[in-house]
Amino acid sequence: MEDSPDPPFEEVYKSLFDSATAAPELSAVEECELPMIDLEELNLGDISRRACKQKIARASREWGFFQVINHGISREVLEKMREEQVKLFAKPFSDKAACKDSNFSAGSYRWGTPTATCLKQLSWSEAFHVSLSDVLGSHDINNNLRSIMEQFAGMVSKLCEKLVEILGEELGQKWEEKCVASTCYLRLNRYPACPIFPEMFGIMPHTDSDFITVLHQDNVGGLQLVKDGSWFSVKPNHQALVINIGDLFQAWSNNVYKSVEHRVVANPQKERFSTAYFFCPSYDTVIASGVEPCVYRSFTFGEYRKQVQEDVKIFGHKIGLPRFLLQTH
Ligand SMILES: O=C(O)CCC(=O)C(=O)O
Ligand SMILES: [Fe+2]
Repeated sequence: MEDSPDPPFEEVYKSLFDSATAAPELSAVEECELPMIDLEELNLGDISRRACKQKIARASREWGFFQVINHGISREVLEKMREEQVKLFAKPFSDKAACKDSNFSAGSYRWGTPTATCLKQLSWSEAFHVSLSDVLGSHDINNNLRSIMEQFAGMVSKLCEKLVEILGEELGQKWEEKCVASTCYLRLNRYPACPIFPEMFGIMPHTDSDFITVLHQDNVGGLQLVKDGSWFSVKPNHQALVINIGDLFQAWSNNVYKSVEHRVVANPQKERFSTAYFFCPSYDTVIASGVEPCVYRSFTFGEYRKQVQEDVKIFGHKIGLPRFLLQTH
């Protein structure tokens, strides 16, 4: 037990389990396949390129989510990244909690939901939050995990830049800011199997507070998203990367591209791994749409982030973009 990798969910959240009369119930969800985009089409003739860009823009408007293949991140890098992530999470819980790994600063490791007052608010997962400036800045630490994170982040970052440029072009707006390593971050997620309650959240419903997110998941499944007012579960495809629009991109596009609510449901039998890359601009970047009438007042990323942190502290959850709506009357 001492060396178990699993966080002590049942012990620490015992009172929540004891007082729960029934598992949190989720309404029946249908499975969906995300729009699939083959990025190789960008390298073919003008007609294919045009059509591919339109598909990306359409998926961002209608789904806020899509998946890509031929994305430029080699299978070797994805496999190596996963391998190192699995090794990292296989360490005893106490080592992870103490952030014993030299790659991670104190507080990088998080699990569960410290503020949960009922089972519905508990996230059955553990994660390492890694700031890219830490990864890139730690050249004295040379090991497999650090070097694969660096490679992975470098490639994914290029992919994000390409997607943001295309989506800006389709909008008729130019994204001048380069997103920067000092604010981008990686989240390495593990969702242990949850045999005691079916339908436990692995991650509570949320939108991402960044510009654009790239997710690499395994074949277990569990990611769900809202489409046309209902929850759908995403059919996993571990060859593809899942892309989703974050809050900042929704604001910058004046609500054209959608930052859609999503969540993860834990699996009763199988553990699940995912890696999320959050593409963010520098804190002083002003997020303002060039389109009139503006839905949101302009704000900096730093301001947005601070507001989210304050709201989480006060209300236990983020309020997000509605905080920045311009009053029209
Ligand atoms: O693990 C997943 O599929 C989603 C993770 C996620 O939504 C996040 O880390 O923000
Ligand atoms: Fe997310």
